[in-house]
Amino acid sequence: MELHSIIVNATVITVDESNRIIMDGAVAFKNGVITYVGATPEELELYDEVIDGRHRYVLPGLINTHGHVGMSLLRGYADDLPLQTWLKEKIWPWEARFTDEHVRWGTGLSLIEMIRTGTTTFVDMYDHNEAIAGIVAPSGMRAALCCGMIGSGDPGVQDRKLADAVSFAKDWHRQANGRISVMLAPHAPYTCTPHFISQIIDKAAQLQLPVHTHMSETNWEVELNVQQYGCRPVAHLHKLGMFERSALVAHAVHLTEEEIDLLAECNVRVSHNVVSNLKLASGVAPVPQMLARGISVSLGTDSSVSNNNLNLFEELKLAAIVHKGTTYDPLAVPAETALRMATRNGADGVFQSDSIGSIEIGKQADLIMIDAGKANFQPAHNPVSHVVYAANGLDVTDTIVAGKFLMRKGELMTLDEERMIYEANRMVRQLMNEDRPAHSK
Ligand SMILES: CSC[C@H]1O[C@@H](n2cnc3c(O)ncnc32)[C@H](O)[C@@H]1O
Ligand SMILES: [Zn+2]
Repeated sequence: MELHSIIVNATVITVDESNRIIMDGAVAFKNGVITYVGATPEELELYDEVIDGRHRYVLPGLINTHGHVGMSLLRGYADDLPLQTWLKEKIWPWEARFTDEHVRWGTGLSLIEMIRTGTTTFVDMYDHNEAIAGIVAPSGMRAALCCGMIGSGDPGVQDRKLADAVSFAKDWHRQANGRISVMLAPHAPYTCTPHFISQIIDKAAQLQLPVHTHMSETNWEVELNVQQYGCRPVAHLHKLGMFERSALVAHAVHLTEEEIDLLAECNVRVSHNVVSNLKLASGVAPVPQMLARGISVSLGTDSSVSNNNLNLFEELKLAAIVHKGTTYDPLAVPAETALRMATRNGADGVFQSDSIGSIEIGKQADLIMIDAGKANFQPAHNPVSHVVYAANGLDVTDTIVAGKFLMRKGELMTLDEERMIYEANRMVRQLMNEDRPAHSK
């Protein structure tokens, strides 16, 4: 039986139906689940542990709905390039050499960054998923992991990749006390044959798993899809049955009005990766239009090679401001909406909206605490404004998943930061000292 804990005298930002802010508020949790949200009670004897929340904002943990945690070893290695050159000339040649060990330590770096900046749940698409799950489980984070499947040639390779993804799903779906779930993920319409995508979708239906993919990220992709298949990526994936599954698509930058209608009709979730899309010069997704049609748009960082960090507070601010700039409408994405995208909509994106994404009784105790006493939060006019426009992620003091502290008062509780940094740098030295792949010489 775990402690019954309560955070008291905090500013609680619930992001529930009524978007309540409770001044001098409290949140209690036991066995990983929230048991109380409201004013700080006078009687605290009921609780085993009373946590001082003075000068703290308490929020639901942030949810990062698209990334590639194993890629952190390549941070800073490939900047200022468009997506296709970036992938083909820089990223894929190195990834081809990655072993489980490289991915394990790259993942370690990523998890530390996310925990330190208040992310409690993330969606990831990569290779070497056993190594990823093997470190996510003890880290205490919540994750939806996908084996990213690329298959445009040899059917034998496609069969092997799908078999590996299915075996990973069988081993890891709903594991680590339910913190790890699995989705099936064709990488993108331009890297998978239609037949392979159909096979993946059929398998997802059979195993009752959601699907995840990159979609309509660049103009190049849309034009290629039209040339190859006579339709744009949205129609292509729709015809292949992808949207009959629970589907989360990353990017959705290049969309027509009709495509937005179709995504809304099919209840497709969208992960908005604003920093990555800007850095790779892919464009700006039509987020206000998607939100207006009721699409659940959440936030993703993509990898720390196209971002170049995993600090979701940067996405939060940029998602709130970039669309004001492109539409000349200051209400295009209001602060409350951006916060909802980073929390409740994120919970939709990982298909767990009943259990995470807000601070409500019965939901998982996935919480973060922010030091509201810092200069950048003064004066205290509006906590939501401060979290969206003034926070920088490094103000997070505590990160809690399922009632367990992964970071407490700035100290990491589950991962050895020094070791992760050492091992990640050792991996990179080892990779770079071997012969470089032909493309990157
Ligand atoms: C096969 S595992 C996933 C695969 O995706 C690559 N990737 C990383 N960022 C992006 C992006 O923005 N668009 C498309 N593909 C991306 C990553 O390098 C892995 O190879
Ligand atoms: Zn991606």
